[in-house]
Amino acid sequence: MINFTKMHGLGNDFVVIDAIGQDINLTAEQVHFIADRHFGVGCDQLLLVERPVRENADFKYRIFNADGGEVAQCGNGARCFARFVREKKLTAKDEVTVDTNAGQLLLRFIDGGLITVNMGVPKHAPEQIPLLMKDEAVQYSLEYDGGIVSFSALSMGNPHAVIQVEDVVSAPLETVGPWLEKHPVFSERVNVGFMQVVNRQRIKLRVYERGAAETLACGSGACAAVVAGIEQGLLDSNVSVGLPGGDLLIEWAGRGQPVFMSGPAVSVYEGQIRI
Ligand SMILES: N[C@@H](CCC[C@H](N)C(=O)O)C(=O)O
Repeated sequence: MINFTKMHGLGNDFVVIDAIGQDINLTAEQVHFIADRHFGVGCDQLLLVERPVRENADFKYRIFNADGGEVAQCGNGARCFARFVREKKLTAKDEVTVDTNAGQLLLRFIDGGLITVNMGVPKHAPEQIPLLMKDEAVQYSLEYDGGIVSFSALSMGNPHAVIQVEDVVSAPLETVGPWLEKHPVFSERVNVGFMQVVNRQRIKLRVYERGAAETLACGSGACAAVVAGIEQGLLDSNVSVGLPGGDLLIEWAGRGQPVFMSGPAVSVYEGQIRI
Protein backbone atom coordinates (compact mmCIF):
# COMPACT_ATOMS: atom_id res chain seq x y z
CA MET A 1 0.00 0.00 0.00
CA ILE A 2 1.25 3.48 -0.86
CA ASN A 3 0.06 6.59 1.02
CA PHE A 4 -0.65 9.52 -1.28
CA THR A 5 -2.22 12.99 -1.31
CA LYS A 6 -4.48 14.08 -4.16
CA MET A 7 -3.75 17.73 -5.06
CA HIS A 8 -4.34 20.21 -7.85
CA GLY A 9 -3.10 23.53 -9.20
CA LEU A 10 -6.00 25.16 -11.07
CA GLY A 11 -7.42 21.72 -11.90
CA ASN A 12 -4.10 20.28 -13.19
CA ASP A 13 -4.24 17.32 -10.82
CA PHE A 14 -1.56 15.30 -9.07
CA VAL A 15 -1.00 12.22 -6.97
CA VAL A 16 1.77 13.31 -4.58
CA ILE A 17 3.79 10.64 -2.78
CA ASP A 18 6.22 11.05 0.11
CA ALA A 19 9.20 8.95 -0.98
CA ILE A 20 11.21 10.02 2.09
CA GLY A 21 8.97 8.32 4.67
CA GLN A 22 8.09 5.46 2.31
CA ASP A 23 10.32 3.18 0.27
CA ILE A 24 9.03 3.88 -3.26
CA ASN A 25 10.29 2.57 -6.57
CA LEU A 26 7.66 2.82 -9.29
CA THR A 27 7.83 1.42 -12.82
CA ALA A 28 6.32 3.38 -15.73
CA GLU A 29 3.44 0.82 -15.79
CA GLN A 30 2.71 1.41 -12.09
CA VAL A 31 2.67 5.20 -12.61
CA HIS A 32 0.33 4.74 -15.58
CA PHE A 33 -1.96 2.55 -13.43
CA ILE A 34 -2.09 5.06 -10.53
CA ALA A 35 -2.80 7.90 -13.01
CA ASP A 36 -5.62 5.97 -14.72
CA ARG A 37 -8.96 7.67 -13.95
CA HIS A 38 -10.92 4.38 -14.18
CA PHE A 39 -8.62 1.72 -12.71
CA GLY A 40 -6.38 3.83 -10.45
CA VAL A 41 -6.61 7.16 -8.58
CA GLY A 42 -6.47 9.41 -11.64
CA CYS A 43 -4.16 12.37 -12.25
CA ASP A 44 -2.37 14.32 -14.98
CA GLN A 45 1.01 13.88 -13.24
CA LEU A 46 2.43 11.89 -10.33
CA LEU A 47 4.97 13.64 -8.08
CA LEU A 48 7.56 11.89 -5.89
CA VAL A 49 9.03 13.89 -2.99
CA GLU A 50 12.56 12.71 -2.23
CA ARG A 51 15.64 13.70 -0.24
CA PRO A 52 17.77 16.43 -1.91
CA VAL A 53 20.68 15.62 -4.18
CA ARG A 54 22.72 18.78 -3.48
CA GLU A 55 23.70 20.16 -0.08
CA ASN A 56 21.99 23.55 -0.56
CA ALA A 57 18.59 22.03 -1.45
CA ASP A 58 15.77 21.07 0.95
CA PHE A 59 14.24 18.32 -1.21
CA LYS A 60 14.23 16.72 -4.63
CA TYR A 61 10.99 16.16 -6.48
CA ARG A 62 10.41 13.98 -9.55
CA ILE A 63 7.60 14.32 -12.09
CA PHE A 64 5.89 11.58 -14.10
CA ASN A 65 3.27 12.19 -16.80
CA ALA A 66 0.07 10.11 -16.80
CA ASP A 67 1.55 7.95 -19.58
CA GLY A 68 4.31 6.85 -17.15
CA GLY A 69 7.17 8.88 -18.67
CA GLU A 70 9.45 10.86 -16.34
CA VAL A 71 9.89 14.56 -17.23
CA ALA A 72 11.92 17.45 -15.86
CA GLN A 73 9.59 20.39 -15.20
CA CYS A 74 6.04 21.06 -13.96
CA GLY A 75 4.92 24.51 -12.84
CA ASN A 76 1.65 23.57 -11.13
CA GLY A 77 3.37 20.51 -9.68
CA ALA A 78 6.08 22.70 -8.13
CA ARG A 79 3.46 24.72 -6.22
CA CYS A 80 1.67 21.53 -5.09
CA PHE A 81 5.02 20.07 -4.00
CA ALA A 82 5.61 23.21 -1.85
CA ARG A 83 2.15 22.98 -0.27
CA PHE A 84 2.67 19.22 0.36
CA VAL A 85 5.99 19.54 2.24
CA ARG A 86 4.51 22.27 4.46
CA GLU A 87 1.24 20.43 5.18
CA LYS A 88 3.13 17.20 5.93
CA LYS A 89 5.43 19.21 8.25
CA LEU A 90 8.49 18.06 6.33
CA THR A 91 9.59 21.71 6.52
CA ALA A 92 8.40 24.93 8.21
CA LYS A 93 10.29 27.21 5.79
CA ASP A 94 8.58 29.98 3.77
CA GLU A 95 11.19 29.54 1.04
CA VAL A 96 12.00 26.07 -0.20
CA THR A 97 14.82 25.09 -2.56
CA VAL A 98 14.17 21.92 -4.53
CA ASP A 99 16.31 19.84 -6.90
CA THR A 100 14.54 18.73 -10.07
CA ASN A 101 15.76 17.06 -13.25
CA ALA A 102 15.64 20.57 -14.81
CA GLY A 103 17.90 22.10 -12.13
CA GLN A 104 17.09 23.87 -8.87
CA LEU A 105 13.85 25.78 -8.22
CA LEU A 106 13.13 28.31 -5.48
CA LEU A 107 9.55 28.36 -4.16
CA ARG A 108 8.13 31.06 -1.91
CA PHE A 109 4.85 31.25 0.02
CA ILE A 110 3.30 34.70 -0.55
CA ASP A 111 0.16 36.49 0.67
CA GLY A 112 -3.26 34.98 0.08
CA GLY A 113 -1.99 31.39 0.27
CA LEU A 114 -0.38 31.69 -3.17
CA ILE A 115 3.04 30.33 -4.06
CA THR A 116 5.62 31.98 -6.34
CA VAL A 117 8.06 29.75 -8.21
CA ASN A 118 11.29 30.89 -9.83
CA MET A 119 10.94 28.70 -12.94
CA GLY A 120 14.45 29.39 -14.23
CA VAL A 121 15.74 31.01 -17.42
CA PRO A 122 13.95 29.99 -20.65
CA LYS A 123 16.14 28.48 -23.37
CA HIS A 124 15.64 29.34 -27.03
CA ALA A 125 18.43 27.54 -28.93
CA PRO A 126 16.91 24.68 -30.99
CA GLU A 127 19.31 22.08 -29.51
CA GLN A 128 18.29 23.08 -25.96
CA ILE A 129 14.55 22.59 -26.60
CA PRO A 130 15.23 20.09 -28.33
CA LEU A 131 13.97 21.05 -31.81
CA LEU A 132 15.53 19.61 -34.95
CA MET A 133 15.78 22.91 -36.86
CA LYS A 134 19.08 24.49 -37.87
CA ASP A 135 18.63 28.11 -36.84
CA GLU A 136 16.88 29.81 -33.93
CA ALA A 137 13.78 31.79 -34.99
CA VAL A 138 10.95 33.73 -33.31
CA GLN A 139 8.47 31.58 -35.30
CA TYR A 140 8.85 28.19 -36.98
CA SER A 141 6.50 26.78 -39.64
CA LEU A 142 5.45 23.26 -40.61
CA GLU A 143 3.01 22.02 -43.25
CA TYR A 144 -0.18 20.55 -41.86
CA ASP A 145 -3.24 19.27 -43.73
CA GLY A 146 -2.63 21.40 -46.83
CA GLY A 147 -1.84 24.54 -44.79
CA ILE A 148 0.89 25.96 -42.57
CA VAL A 149 1.11 25.87 -38.76
CA SER A 150 3.37 28.57 -37.26
CA PHE A 151 4.64 28.30 -33.69
CA SER A 152 7.22 29.61 -31.23
CA ALA A 153 9.40 27.04 -29.47
CA LEU A 154 11.37 27.21 -26.23
CA SER A 155 12.36 25.20 -23.19
CA MET A 156 11.18 26.00 -19.66
CA GLY A 157 13.15 22.96 -18.49
CA ASN A 158 10.65 21.03 -20.64
CA PRO A 159 9.83 21.58 -24.33
CA HIS A 160 7.00 23.91 -25.42
CA ALA A 161 5.50 25.04 -28.73
CA VAL A 162 3.15 28.04 -28.63
CA ILE A 163 0.61 28.71 -31.39
CA GLN A 164 -1.19 32.06 -31.49
CA VAL A 165 -4.93 31.73 -32.19
CA GLU A 166 -7.86 34.15 -32.55
CA ASP A 167 -9.98 32.28 -30.01
CA VAL A 168 -8.87 29.52 -27.60
CA VAL A 169 -12.36 27.98 -27.56
CA SER A 170 -12.31 27.14 -31.27
CA ALA A 171 -8.53 26.41 -31.40
CA PRO A 172 -7.69 23.12 -33.19
CA LEU A 173 -6.30 21.60 -29.97
CA GLU A 174 -7.68 18.08 -30.57
CA THR A 175 -6.06 17.76 -34.00
CA VAL A 176 -2.98 20.01 -34.12
CA GLY A 177 -2.14 19.27 -30.44
CA PRO A 178 -1.38 15.53 -30.76
CA TRP A 179 0.09 16.00 -34.27
CA LEU A 180 2.67 18.57 -33.10
CA GLU A 181 3.28 16.78 -29.76
CA LYS A 182 4.63 13.77 -31.72
CA HIS A 183 6.10 15.56 -34.76
CA PRO A 184 9.61 14.24 -35.53
CA VAL A 185 11.12 17.77 -35.32
CA PHE A 186 10.57 17.53 -31.55
CA SER A 187 12.82 14.59 -30.73
CA GLU A 188 11.57 14.42 -27.10
CA ARG A 189 7.97 15.38 -28.08
CA VAL A 190 6.51 18.71 -26.99
CA ASN A 191 3.78 20.43 -24.95
CA VAL A 192 1.56 22.45 -27.31
CA GLY A 193 0.01 25.73 -26.11
CA PHE A 194 -2.77 27.64 -27.92
CA MET A 195 -2.55 31.32 -26.94
CA GLN A 196 -5.14 34.06 -27.47
CA VAL A 197 -3.77 37.54 -26.78
CA VAL A 198 -6.53 39.55 -25.05
CA ASN A 199 -4.36 42.64 -24.40
CA ARG A 200 -0.74 43.37 -23.41
CA GLN A 201 -1.33 42.17 -19.81
CA ARG A 202 -3.73 39.28 -20.42
CA ILE A 203 -3.78 36.07 -22.48
CA LYS A 204 -6.02 33.02 -22.58
CA LEU A 205 -4.35 29.64 -22.95
CA ARG A 206 -5.17 25.98 -23.51
CA VAL A 207 -2.41 23.38 -23.46
CA TYR A 208 -2.24 19.92 -25.03
CA GLU A 209 0.37 18.39 -22.73
CA ARG A 210 2.98 15.85 -23.71
CA GLY A 211 2.07 12.54 -22.09
CA ALA A 212 -1.20 13.77 -20.55
CA ALA A 213 -3.36 15.34 -23.37
CA GLU A 214 -5.30 18.54 -22.57
CA THR A 215 -5.11 19.63 -18.91
CA LEU A 216 -7.11 22.34 -17.12
CA ALA A 217 -3.88 24.30 -16.57
CA CYS A 218 -0.17 24.02 -17.39
CA GLY A 219 2.20 26.21 -15.36
CA SER A 220 5.28 25.74 -17.51
CA GLY A 221 3.02 26.21 -20.57
CA ALA A 222 1.80 29.53 -19.16
CA CYS A 223 5.44 30.64 -18.68
CA ALA A 224 6.32 29.52 -22.23
CA ALA A 225 3.33 31.35 -23.77
CA VAL A 226 4.15 34.62 -21.97
CA VAL A 227 7.83 34.38 -22.96
CA ALA A 228 6.81 33.71 -26.59
CA GLY A 229 4.36 36.65 -26.54
CA ILE A 230 6.97 39.02 -25.06
CA GLU A 231 9.56 37.89 -27.63
CA GLN A 232 7.05 38.76 -30.39
CA GLY A 233 6.46 42.21 -28.87
CA LEU A 234 2.83 41.40 -28.05
CA LEU A 235 2.95 41.41 -24.24
CA ASP A 236 4.29 43.42 -21.30
CA SER A 237 6.47 41.84 -18.62
CA ASN A 238 3.60 41.07 -16.14
CA VAL A 239 0.82 38.99 -17.65
CA SER A 240 -2.20 37.22 -16.22
CA VAL A 241 -2.90 33.92 -17.96
CA GLY A 242 -6.47 32.63 -18.09
CA LEU A 243 -6.45 28.84 -18.25
CA PRO A 244 -9.58 26.62 -18.23
CA GLY A 245 -8.97 25.94 -14.48
CA GLY A 246 -8.22 29.57 -13.43
CA ASP A 247 -5.57 32.28 -13.54
CA LEU A 248 -1.78 32.36 -13.11
CA LEU A 249 0.41 35.47 -12.90
CA ILE A 250 3.61 35.29 -14.96
CA GLU A 251 6.51 37.78 -14.85
CA TRP A 252 9.52 37.87 -17.18
CA ALA A 253 12.06 40.71 -17.52
CA GLY A 254 13.53 39.40 -20.78
CA ARG A 255 16.41 37.29 -22.17
CA GLY A 256 18.77 35.85 -19.57
CA GLN A 257 16.25 36.45 -16.75
CA PRO A 258 14.23 33.81 -14.88
CA VAL A 259 10.45 33.51 -15.22
CA PHE A 260 8.31 33.87 -12.06
CA MET A 261 4.96 32.12 -11.78
CA SER A 262 2.43 32.76 -8.97
CA GLY A 263 -0.72 30.78 -8.28
CA PRO A 264 -2.57 28.48 -5.89
CA ALA A 265 -2.05 24.85 -4.83
CA VAL A 266 -4.76 22.80 -3.13
CA SER A 267 -4.87 19.47 -1.23
CA VAL A 268 -8.08 17.56 -1.92
CA TYR A 269 -7.82 14.26 0.00
CA GLU A 270 -5.46 11.58 1.26
CA GLY A 271 -5.62 7.89 0.50
CA GLN A 272 -3.80 4.60 0.09
CA ILE A 273 -3.46 2.61 -3.10
CA ARG A 274 -2.48 -1.04 -3.52
CA ILE A 275 0.05 -1.64 -6.33
N1 LIG B 1 1.32 20.33 -16.08
C1 LIG B 1 2.66 20.72 -16.00
C2 LIG B 1 3.63 20.16 -17.01
C3 LIG B 1 3.83 18.65 -16.81
C4 LIG B 1 4.90 18.04 -17.68
C5 LIG B 1 4.62 18.14 -19.16
N2 LIG B 1 3.43 17.41 -19.54
C6 LIG B 1 5.82 17.61 -19.95
O1 LIG B 1 5.77 16.49 -20.47
O2 LIG B 1 6.81 18.34 -20.06
C7 LIG B 1 2.89 22.17 -15.62
O3 LIG B 1 2.06 22.69 -14.85
O4 LIG B 1 3.90 22.74 -16.00
